Amino acid sequence: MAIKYGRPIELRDVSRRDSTAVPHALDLTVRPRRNRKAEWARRMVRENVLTTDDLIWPLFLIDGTNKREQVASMPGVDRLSVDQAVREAERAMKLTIPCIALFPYTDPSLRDEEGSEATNPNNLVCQAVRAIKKQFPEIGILCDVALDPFTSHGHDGLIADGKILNDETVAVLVRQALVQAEAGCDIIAPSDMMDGRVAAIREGLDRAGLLDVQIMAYAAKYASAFYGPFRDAIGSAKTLTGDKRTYQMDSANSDEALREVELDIAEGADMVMVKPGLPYLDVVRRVKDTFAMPTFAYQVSGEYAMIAAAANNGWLDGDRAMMESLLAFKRAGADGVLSYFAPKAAEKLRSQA
Ligand SMILES: NCC(=O)CCC(=O)O
Ligand SMILES: [Mg+2]
Repeated sequence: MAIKYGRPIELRDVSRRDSTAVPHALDLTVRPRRNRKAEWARRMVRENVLTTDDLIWPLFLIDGTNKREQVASMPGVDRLSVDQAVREAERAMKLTIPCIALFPYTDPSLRDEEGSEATNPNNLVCQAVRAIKKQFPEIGILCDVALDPFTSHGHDGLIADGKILNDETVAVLVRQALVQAEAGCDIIAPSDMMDGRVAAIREGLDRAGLLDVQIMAYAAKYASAFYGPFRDAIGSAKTLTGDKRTYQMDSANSDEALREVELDIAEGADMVMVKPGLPYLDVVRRVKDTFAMPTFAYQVSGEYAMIAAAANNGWLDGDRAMMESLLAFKRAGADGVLSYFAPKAAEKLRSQA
């Protein structure tokens, strides 16, 4: 008997019984609502779950001590001085969030054309990594590799004659990755979308004996309007000249995402990422089905801001929208999500447990 969606299709149209016991009952063999009749029944057939293990929490850093500065376009998200970041790392640990990600707001006086501060072994990110690892060695730390927080023009790479240079940029990114890894970073996450950077960074790490440092490649990163609030947070919104379409992907493409991911895996990526998140869940699913690699999605600042702003206006239930959006990543096949909702979602998950 041919089976489709769990039922013999030959029986689909067979009239089967008189349901005289219930007046007006439709003659239905299959009633999908039975499995939804109560919370215990829904739990029993639930296909995907979100846990705190699925969350990576991005934190913004700023120079100073005992400082927290609100990011205006990301209600509920602050820039943190290193001591405050250490406290949030402790909070992450208590919430059993496995990993945090660090992004610096670089003082404008330290930004230049080449993004030299990126390779300073004592820059804000490296300071934070050392301080957090000293107190909480068990929490995972991910560091972004790209030049945009450090360049005066806001681009992820070096520029000559208005063009983003690929190979010259890769050489700088390797040095950036090395200072972060030497500081104690566990996962190097290149987000720049230069060609060949994963191979170069892997080689650099291996030569330095940093064999256990993982690479999570922002493999399919799209040129997206949803990064706006992030650029406010790291202070590159005003300085960015032009757009990033010569290196980040065209949002019309998904076959190309598979080619990008395949290259990064071949070059040594331990984990791959799709970014942004919700508008690209189809890409997450294709990547997971094609490569069966640890696959992550970045629910980016604009996605966060949309939900937070609507919730603050009373236009939707913020907590439910947050949990539904995070679960969507699991349903699409993601192994985890970088999300500014991480601490709030973890608190909610733990209060339900
Ligand atoms: N490389 C990290 C990002 O660009 C984050 C973007 C966002 O959250 O909008
Ligand atoms: Mg690539």
